Amino acid sequence: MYRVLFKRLEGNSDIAIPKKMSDWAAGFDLQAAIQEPLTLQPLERKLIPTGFAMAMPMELEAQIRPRSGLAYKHGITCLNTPGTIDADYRGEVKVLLVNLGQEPFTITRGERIAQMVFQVVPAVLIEEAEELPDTVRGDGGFGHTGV
Ligand SMILES: O=c1ccn([C@H]2C[C@H](O)[C@@H](COP(=O)(O)OP(=O)(O)OP(=O)(O)O)O2)c(=O)[nH]1
Ligand SMILES: [Mg+2]
Repeated sequence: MYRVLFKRLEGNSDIAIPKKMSDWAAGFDLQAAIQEPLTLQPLERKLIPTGFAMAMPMELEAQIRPRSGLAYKHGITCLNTPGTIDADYRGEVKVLLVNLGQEPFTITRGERIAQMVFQVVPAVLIEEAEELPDTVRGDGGFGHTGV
């Protein structure tokens, strides 16, 4: 079990700690910490504050992902999905929503707008090399096995 510190930012005492809606859910739901209701017109994007910052162990990242219900019913998704929260980021977590639906969509304070999934990121050291080890695939890609 990894321990992640959650810090509620000033003026957000009503915003809940990111919460799983079932015991084995992968994602912690995130609430919109906006002061006033906010409307996204079709194709409009807006950065939505969540009212908190956090600190996680350095081997983790957090991914900000859309909620499928909002995507299916209203065309609301995260433009940069999955958004990446770096372990060393101490700023407010924000959600970049875009309205891909055909109707304006209004978000109110406290609405669950996205979810956050934690992942382990392997430590990687990139080294420059003159030659790469051979493989059967070689440079085949982009559908070279057929569609
Ligand atoms: O959906 C997101 C994506 C990013 N961030 C924050 C946390 C992350 O650690 C930081 C930087 O994100 P990213 O690396 O994706 O953006 P960048 O354009 O590369 O910015 P930077 O130069 O600050 O790394 O912005 C969010 O709050 N929400
Ligand atoms: Mg970056």
